Amino acid sequence: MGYDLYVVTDEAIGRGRSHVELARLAVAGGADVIQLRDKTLSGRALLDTALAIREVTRDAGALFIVNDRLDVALAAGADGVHLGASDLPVEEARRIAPPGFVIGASAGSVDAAVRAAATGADYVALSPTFATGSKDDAGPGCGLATLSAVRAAVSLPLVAIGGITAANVADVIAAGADGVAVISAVVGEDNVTAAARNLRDRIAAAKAEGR
Ligand SMILES: Cc1ncc(COP(=O)(O)OP(=O)(O)O)c(N)n1
Ligand SMILES: Cc1nc(C(=O)O)sc1CCOP(=O)(O)O
Ligand SMILES: [Mg+2]
Repeated sequence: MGYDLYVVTDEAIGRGRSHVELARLAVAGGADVIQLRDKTLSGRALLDTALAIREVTRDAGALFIVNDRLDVALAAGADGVHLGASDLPVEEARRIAPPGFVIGASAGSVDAAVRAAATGADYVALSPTFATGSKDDAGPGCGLATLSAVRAAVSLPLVAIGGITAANVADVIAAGADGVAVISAVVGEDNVTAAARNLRDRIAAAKAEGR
């Protein structure tokens, strides 16, 4: 299971399309991972959306991750959850989750990435890699040098998130990322499927170049 192209759904950026529609369009363009991220929905509404996305990702052979909400992820039969500094600690989620459940962790530094790995994360996301307008409290970008330093320090799958575009994705892969997580570059585009396919092709080309 790869993390090459990790698409985070966002209805505020998705040009009027629903989370489920965005997920369907993104997996049609080759997205390997879909994350449902919505801070506005009730638990019940988030579960209903997650159950629908679960069907889309299962049919497409993509991984399904729920942001923040371990309870909703487990109830929906999602493949995993993504946790940041203000969410459940990774080790607590690991204690509750079934074997094989994917727990992703945000990390804004090498130390945070090492801690995430030590406490049982399955992947680490360098957050944010570049400045982004898609998350209000994201802070300044960590940059490619930090990405390479995290790569050298952590053997887990490493995802870069924040300000990733078709223009910079090759540099992000060359700096050591195994994959990229995006909102605007795919979900914010008129043609989601074409944007996903273009990013995925650029990731594959950058990886081939690095071999
Ligand atoms: C793949 C991925 N990386 C980072 C984040 C950010 O998570 P977090 O720091 O918990 O912030 P919120 O997204 O919950 O606002 C993410 N969601 N996904
Ligand atoms: C969901 C999220 N988390 C981030 C973090 O830094 O933790 S940045 C981000 C949004 C990324 O959106 P875009 O691809 O449009 O920059
Ligand atoms: Mg969170």
